[in-house]
Formats: sequence, C-alpha cells, structure tokens
Amino acid sequence: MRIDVERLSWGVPGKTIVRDVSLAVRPGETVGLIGPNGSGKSSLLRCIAGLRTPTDGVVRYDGVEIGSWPARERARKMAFVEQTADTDSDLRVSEVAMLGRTVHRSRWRGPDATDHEIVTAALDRLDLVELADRPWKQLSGGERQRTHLARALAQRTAGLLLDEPTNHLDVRHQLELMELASRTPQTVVVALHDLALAARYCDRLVLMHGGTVVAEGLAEDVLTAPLLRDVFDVDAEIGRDSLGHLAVGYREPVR
Ligand SMILES: Nc1ncnc2c1ncn2[C@@H]1O[C@H](COP(=O)(O)OP(=O)(O)OP(=O)(O)O)[C@@H](O)[C@H]1O
Repeated sequence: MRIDVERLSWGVPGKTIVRDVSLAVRPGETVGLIGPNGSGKSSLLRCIAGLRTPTDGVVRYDGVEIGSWPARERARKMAFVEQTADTDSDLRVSEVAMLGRTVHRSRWRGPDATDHEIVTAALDRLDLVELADRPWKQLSGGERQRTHLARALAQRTAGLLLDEPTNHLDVRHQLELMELASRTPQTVVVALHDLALAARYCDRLVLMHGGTVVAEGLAEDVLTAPLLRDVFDVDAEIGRDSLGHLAVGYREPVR
C-alpha cells in the first residue's frame, strides 16, 4: 500500500504540533521517523492512522483520502501500535492478539479456524507461543510490547505504523522486530530513537524537528554530524562498525 501525506498540519488550540509535513511512502517500504522528544513523531503517526483529524492537508492510502473513512475500514488497511499501548482487561496473550481479527469479521461471529491460524502465526513471529495463555496483566514490558505487535500483525493490514516498538525489548527481540519490519511486504512507518537501529533496518529516514521534516533520505545522508548537532544538540561521530553497519557514537554533552 502506498501512503501519501500531503502538506499535513495538526495542533491543539494555540499550538501547531505538526507543521506542513509531506511524505510519500512506497508500497513495501520501511520508513524510519526519527527526531528528538516532542518533535511530533507520535502526532504525525496518529494523523496517518486517522486517529487525529489534520487541521490542514490530507492523508491518502493508495491514493484515496482517508478523512471520511469509518474507523473499521481504516483498521482493515492500517495497523497501529502506539507507544503507550495498553489493554486494561483480564485477557490472555492469545486473546489480545485475537483483537486484531475483530476488524475483519462481523460483530456477531466468533473467531473461526482461519482467525486462530493467523493469530498463532503472529504469536510465533513474535516469539510468544509459550506465553499464549498467560494473562496480559502478568507480562513484562517487553512481552506486552510484543503482544501488541502480534495483535497488529494479526490484523493483516497492508500498512503498519509503529511508535517506538523496540523501547522495551531486549537486544535480540529488537533485532528480530526490526528485521520483521524491514522484510514484511507491508508498508511500514516506524518511529525510533535508536538511530543505529533506524539506519540499519529502514529503507529511508525522515528526520523531524519542531513538528516539521528537516531532512529525509538514505541513512548516510540524514545521519550526519552537523544535522545531529542542529537537531539533537549532540556531538556525534558517524562511522561503520566491523559488520559494515552505520554506527553513531556520542561525545559528552558540553553545557
Ligand atoms: N493533545 C495534545 N495537547 C497538547 N500538546 C500535545 C498534545 N499531543 C502532543 N502534544 C505536544 O506536542 C509535541 C509533540 O508530541 P509528540 O508526542 O508528537 O512528540 P514525539 O516526537 O513523538 O516525542 P517522543 O520522542 O517524546 O515520543 C509535544 O510537545 C507534546 O507535548
């Protein structure tokens, strides 16, 4: 699925939070959204998901404006895992993942064999099969995050929006999740704070600052010392590690 964001702005009374952002994400592409705290990444993702109505501009999925779509129709096309995703009920892991299937069936029909197959596959991809019967409330932060990702995968959408999906994950699960995000045929927009992870797994990076896009392109073009100094206020050294991946080192902040 192609995602187009055209001249999008969003804010609250007296404050523009996302300003004039345009973005075109090609089918199957994985785009990394990076930027300092408060730069507007989550707000932009919510607008792309259709959870916020832009004050200006439009969002299109495959060329069709999503503004007037019912939530259910949007959710059949786009899954979104928010940064503070929570489930405030007594559900078990497999039941949380099964929530991803609800958008595909009528309210009166329970899950069928296909739904169960899809959920099992999603749990397997997130390394959760052994936890399938565990109550959500007993899970660790990383296990909860993986469960919400399984829910999003079970939704079987053409697009996937992920807000800091790795922030609770151990290193192995971070790598596996990003591998999954980069290899899936889904179109993915993922907000990340780990710049090296973003560089390694995203086809393209979009750097936000103060609600606007200040740079976009290949990781080596976006992650430059001068840009990182301007935007993140850090002195960084960009190099390659022994595996050939972009590495970002930071000097002590000078205050
Ligand atoms: N509903 C709201 N009302 C008022 N201010 C808001 C609202 N939503 C977001 N903001 C503000 O807008 C700015 C951007 O927030 P946003 O969550 O989009 O940033 P972010 O780049 O995702 O940050 P982080 O990296 O910390 O997750 C922040 O200053 C935030 O406090």
